[in-house]
Amino acid sequence: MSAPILTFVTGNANKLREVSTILGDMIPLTNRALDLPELQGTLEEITLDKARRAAEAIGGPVIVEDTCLCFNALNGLPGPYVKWFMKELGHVGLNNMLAAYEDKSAQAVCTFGYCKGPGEPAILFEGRTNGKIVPARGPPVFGWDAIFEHEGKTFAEMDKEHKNSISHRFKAIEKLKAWLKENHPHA
Ligand SMILES: O=P(O)(O)OP(=O)(O)OP(=O)(O)OC[C@H]1O[C@@H](n2cnc3c(O)ncnc32)[C@H](O)[C@@H]1O
Ligand SMILES: [Mg+2]
Repeated sequence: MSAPILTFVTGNANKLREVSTILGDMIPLTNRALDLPELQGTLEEITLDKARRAAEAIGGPVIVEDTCLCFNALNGLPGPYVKWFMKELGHVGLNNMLAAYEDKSAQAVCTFGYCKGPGEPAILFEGRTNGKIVPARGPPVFGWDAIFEHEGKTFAEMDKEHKNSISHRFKAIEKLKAWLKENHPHA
């Protein structure tokens, strides 16, 4: 008997592109572009809740993902709220938030949540990449890519293959893939 196809629930086209590229054709994936409501809380609480809501909305197996940008000088903020900081302050404002601090280091954190269906528990897979916050360099196509520098290049300056081989998202997907191979019959 074949298992129901896995649905990636995200309203973000750039995420979808990267996730589809990194997963390749290992797992048949479909997409629903829902912008799910998100809790306030830790990144674990937010992603667990997002996965459960997505499974309720789809009525079958889902993955969701929540991305945080954590400034070490600010004890991890803006973290899961970076979307709203980006929207209101932009690249310059995010840099200015660190003006009072020597420490410009940051972590990009990607947390995937898998949920088999409505009422089922969700499982998390996390990937982190270290970097630092710099004035924008590279095409400003995807979120905060242009201000996150890792080993001398911003994510926006890297070609896609490079970013997808070292990113927070890649590292989380490696863990998700290994788990799906064992646990999701399609993988
Ligand atoms: O529907 P969902 O999947 O929630 O998509 P979203 O765009 O709302 O995404 P998040 O809630 O995870 O918020 C993360 C923010 O960080 C941005 N972002 C996510 N991944 C990124 C990456 O790899 N590089 C740069 N910006 C990224 C994204 O555009 C959002 O502004
Ligand atoms: Mg979101």
